[in-house]
Amino acid sequence: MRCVYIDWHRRRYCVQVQSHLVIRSKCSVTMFVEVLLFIICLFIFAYSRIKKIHKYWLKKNVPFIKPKNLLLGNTTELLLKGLPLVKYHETIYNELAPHPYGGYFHFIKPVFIARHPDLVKTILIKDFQYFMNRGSSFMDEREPLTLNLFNLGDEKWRNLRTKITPTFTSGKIKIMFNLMKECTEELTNLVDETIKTEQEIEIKELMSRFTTDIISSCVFGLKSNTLKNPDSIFREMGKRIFSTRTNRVTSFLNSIFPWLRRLLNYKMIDPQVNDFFMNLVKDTIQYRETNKVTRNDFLDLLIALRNETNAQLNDTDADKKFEFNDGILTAQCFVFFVAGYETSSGTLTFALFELAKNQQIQNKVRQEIDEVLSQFDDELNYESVQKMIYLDQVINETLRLYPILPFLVRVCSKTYTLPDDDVVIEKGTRVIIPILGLHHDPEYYPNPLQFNPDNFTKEAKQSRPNCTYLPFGEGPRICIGMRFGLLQVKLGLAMLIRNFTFDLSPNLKLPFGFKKYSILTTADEDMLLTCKRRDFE
Ligand code: HEM
Repeated sequence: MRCVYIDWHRRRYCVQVQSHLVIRSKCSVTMFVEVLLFIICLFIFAYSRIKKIHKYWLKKNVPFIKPKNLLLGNTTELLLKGLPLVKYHETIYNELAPHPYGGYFHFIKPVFIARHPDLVKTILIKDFQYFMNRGSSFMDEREPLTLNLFNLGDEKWRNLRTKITPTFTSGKIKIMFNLMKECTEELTNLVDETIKTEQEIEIKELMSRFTTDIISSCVFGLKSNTLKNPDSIFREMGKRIFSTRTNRVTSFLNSIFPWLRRLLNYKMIDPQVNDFFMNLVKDTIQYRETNKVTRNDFLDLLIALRNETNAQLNDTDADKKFEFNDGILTAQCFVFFVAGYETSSGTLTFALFELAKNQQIQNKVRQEIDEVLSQFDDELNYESVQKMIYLDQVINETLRLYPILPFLVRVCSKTYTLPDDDVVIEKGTRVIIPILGLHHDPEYYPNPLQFNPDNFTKEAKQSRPNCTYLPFGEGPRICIGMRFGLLQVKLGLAMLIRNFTFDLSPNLKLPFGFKKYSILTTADEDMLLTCKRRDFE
């Protein structure tokens, strides 16, 4: 009986298990079908959404480049065919000719691009209030260093820009001239030393070390000694900031999924870079305040500005919206360092390359430098550098051929109707000003790929429309460090061309390309030049 019961119990149990399994397997099939259907629906929904987005410019009657890939939009050349980022907008500019403006798709985002110089002028200057911001996705409230002049927008930017502008007057920059000159003399000594033993010089790295020294001295009042020591901590930080791997990941995440970057807590700034600059500025301020040290550099000017602004805040409460605390101060020092050294070293590198390639032009610049210096007792000072007009033309032409920032970004902050047109640019649309496209357009520069400083004689400049030369941007958001940057480039070139002659090294690989994912125009090859001391006898 017991056995029967057990058997019966077992059978019942087996039947139960079997039927449970059947039910379960039926369940999982149904679930699988449901999930599959759900995924298919999701795909169909996403596909039709993206297809609808692809009609965005068509509906607005804006000429546009058809997206070549459903998800990548017009970025296929960039991501799949090796087009360097700096050339991306130039390609779009050329494809959209002869239209004054057009549209394209950055992944699945519709982007507006202004081609005609009149429209560029309207966006950057005349109707600036609609296009005040860069819409910088590089800004993150949790990272104080990102709250800098380049990234900030709206009233915060306006307030800060008004406060900081007096820091960059010619008078203040003139005071920093001697700090710059010290570094330039060290550069000359280093080149002298190097050519005793080396056949050629890699000019890109050398120029980065030179401008790192200048910027560290003029911003933080510190000798970074990067010319003497290529592994200095400032150079290491500079390299980390522009590390293309970090930039690639953050730029990619930011350009399509800024929320994902935040969610993953992916930092905009390398934590080591962050800690280095935060501590550096904190300690330097403390040292200066304790020891009553002044140095007439940017840090001094920013400390004075902080004290003045905060005193006003206490006295009148009128400026409550804007508190200039140490975090804000450090963020500005940081952006001066970032924006100041790689831009100028790039300009110096391309200028030296073109001068080495074009010996006639090099001789002409040298002749001018000699003539001007003979009027100033052979002294390279602030006044003598200002008199070097042809050198100016050489630098302008370098920045035309190789604008270090090859495009500008603005974001439309209020719905805007194009002048003399019924095209509406919606709030939030990203607007591109393709600097490289304009600089290489034969309509404005005949033989655009040829290095020709005569493109910048007074007459040549007057013959071109406004906004066809934009290496520093234009309008209220124009580069605040333009005078400073130009001065350090001019001083460095004057000193080098005066004392040395430059030639292309036989080991230089030509033609060179540009670093693939860099947002700054940077050659992807070593810039090898041969260099000889000039004989003054
Ligand atoms: C050859 C050297 C330089 C070049 C080619 C250059 C280029 C530029 C460009 C194209 C912009 C964007 C302008 C716009 O959107 O309209 C910019 C902005 C800026 N630059 Fe420079 N720059 C140079 C040197 C410097 C230096 C030396 C500093 C600081 C010491 C500096 C600080 C800045 C800052 C803070 C901004 C943001 C301005 C704002 O949004 O209000 N730059 N620069």
